[in-house]
Amino acid sequence: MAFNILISDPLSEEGIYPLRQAEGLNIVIDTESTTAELASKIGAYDALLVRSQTQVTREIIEKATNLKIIGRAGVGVDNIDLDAATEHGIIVVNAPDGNTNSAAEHTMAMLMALARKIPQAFTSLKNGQWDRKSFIGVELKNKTLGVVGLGRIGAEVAHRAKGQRMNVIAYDPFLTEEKAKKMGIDFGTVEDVLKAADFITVHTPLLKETRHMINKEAFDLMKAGVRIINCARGGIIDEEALYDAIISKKVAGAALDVFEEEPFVGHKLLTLPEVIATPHLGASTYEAQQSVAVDVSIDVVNFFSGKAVRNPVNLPSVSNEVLAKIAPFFDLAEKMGVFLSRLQNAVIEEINIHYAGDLANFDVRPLTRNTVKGLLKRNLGSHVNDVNAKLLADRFGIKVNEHKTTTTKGFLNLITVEIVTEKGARRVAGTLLNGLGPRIVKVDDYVVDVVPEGHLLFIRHWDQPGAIGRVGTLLAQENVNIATMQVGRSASGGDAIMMLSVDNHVETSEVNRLKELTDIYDVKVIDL
Ligand SMILES: NC(=O)C1=CN([C@@H]2O[C@H](COP(=O)(O)OP(=O)(O)OC[C@H]3O[C@@H](n4cnc5c(N)ncnc54)[C@H](O)[C@@H]3O)[C@@H](O)[C@H]2O)C=CC1
Ligand SMILES: O=C(O)C(=O)COP(=O)(O)O
Repeated sequence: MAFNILISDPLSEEGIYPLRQAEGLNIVIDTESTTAELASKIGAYDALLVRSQTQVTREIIEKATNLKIIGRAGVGVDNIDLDAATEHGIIVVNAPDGNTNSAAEHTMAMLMALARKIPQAFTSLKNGQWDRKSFIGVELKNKTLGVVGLGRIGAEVAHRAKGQRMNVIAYDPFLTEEKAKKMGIDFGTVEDVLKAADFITVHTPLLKETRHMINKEAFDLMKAGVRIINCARGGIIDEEALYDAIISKKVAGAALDVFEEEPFVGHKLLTLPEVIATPHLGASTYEAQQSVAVDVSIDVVNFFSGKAVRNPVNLPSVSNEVLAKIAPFFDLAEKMGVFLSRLQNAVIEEINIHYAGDLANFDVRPLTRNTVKGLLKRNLGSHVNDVNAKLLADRFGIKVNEHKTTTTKGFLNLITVEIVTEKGARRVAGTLLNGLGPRIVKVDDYVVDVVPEGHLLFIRHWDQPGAIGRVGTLLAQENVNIATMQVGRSASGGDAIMMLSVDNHVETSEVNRLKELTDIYDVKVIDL
């Protein structure tokens, strides 16, 4: 099968080598289209690869009827409508590590250029002036650098700043005092950082919580003469408030690589001599571009060859070690979901998934999603996939609960899925038998041993002589061949089940005839 890949921002040609090498991928490079043009052609593509320039809006995603994956050759995904992608079951992958070093180096370059007014001095010299008075700078040594957002890039910047003999104070919601101590930096609240710093550099993503986090109130807390660096995202700093803070001399200078609206041309901030700027060049090195393009290309190839992607953005990422452990259960988890959805017609209110045994030691969220996908497939068909299964369950008001216990009776691992409906709860349990593959081992309270594949019939009846024979005879009359059959009962003469695997799909008319048989009160067809 062939897949069409559109690359809509400039990507390193060496970096997309994994795509060129893979079979069945048609690659189209079109970096000139406007958003409207992209919307008109996106329907033809299975994958879209971008950097920060292409705006992957909801409008584009709604037109992207064949799109399965969006690859962001870089870190920030604020140019992609993630909610819309998730709703449409489109996986988004990025390249979280490939440009860390380049972005950190660019931040240091901006910090030093800002401190020593290098761009301003260079421009003056280019204009024929030998002016040594106007460009007196400040030293970094013994100054305090405030880092807001100590993730990959923020941490690299902090290390480098210490090399410049700066004191570093950082705030990050995931930074602990112990971790800060180990890094040889100070730890504080955002306010502590803003108050203490001579230079402030932001390295958070652009999120609802970080939009304009450096605003008028934040500038008011800062030392007079503070210098600001933004090599993360435009919008983290309120540009109007920054302009005012420079005019009022509260801020002595700003170095900006990113802007609220890009391209950033003709803006009043660029008229201020205190402002130096680059046109979003943090990741623009040969090394970073090659690295991020390789990373997303490998994930796109992985995706189309049915392998797990390494850097999903709208799915929890799982380490290779965990993946190796849980991947064998993917199919079983989904099939148990399908199985249960066929067992019960009532509206599902709650899904409880119990992981028992060794599996309980691992991140099993991908298995939970597969189970939910299996359960919702009956009504939603191919609209539900790994990416949107949980979201759709939430939207339908279905609670999904994971339970874990490391102890299990008899099995090394056991997954039990329970659905709670207005008509009561139904349960199915499954495992992987060493060397024998997946098995369903329990349906409600009945112990069974069923290979979850092909065509199954689940029949409930009263435990009376002749019931099993009547089913066998009728299926024979209908030319339905029984491959395996198991029976179970609660008590002699009480509730009982038959679990049959048959060679072909059982038609509704045949099910109706089975239901008319004496002592048979429920028949469910389960095609796995
Ligand atoms: N200028 C450029 O060309 C480049 C810009 N970037 C941008 O740099 C930013 C950071 O990238 P990475 O370090 O790779 O990401 P990361 O995910 O490793 O780090 C982001 C950090 O921000 C922290 N954070 C989130 N909300 C926060 C808040 N309210 N206050 C303080 N910290 C908060 C997170 O806990 C995390 O530690 C992203 O916005 C990315 O788009 C990345 C590469 C190149
Ligand atoms: O990786 C990021 O978040 C960046 O901002 C880099 O953007 P770019 O790929 O250079 O357009």
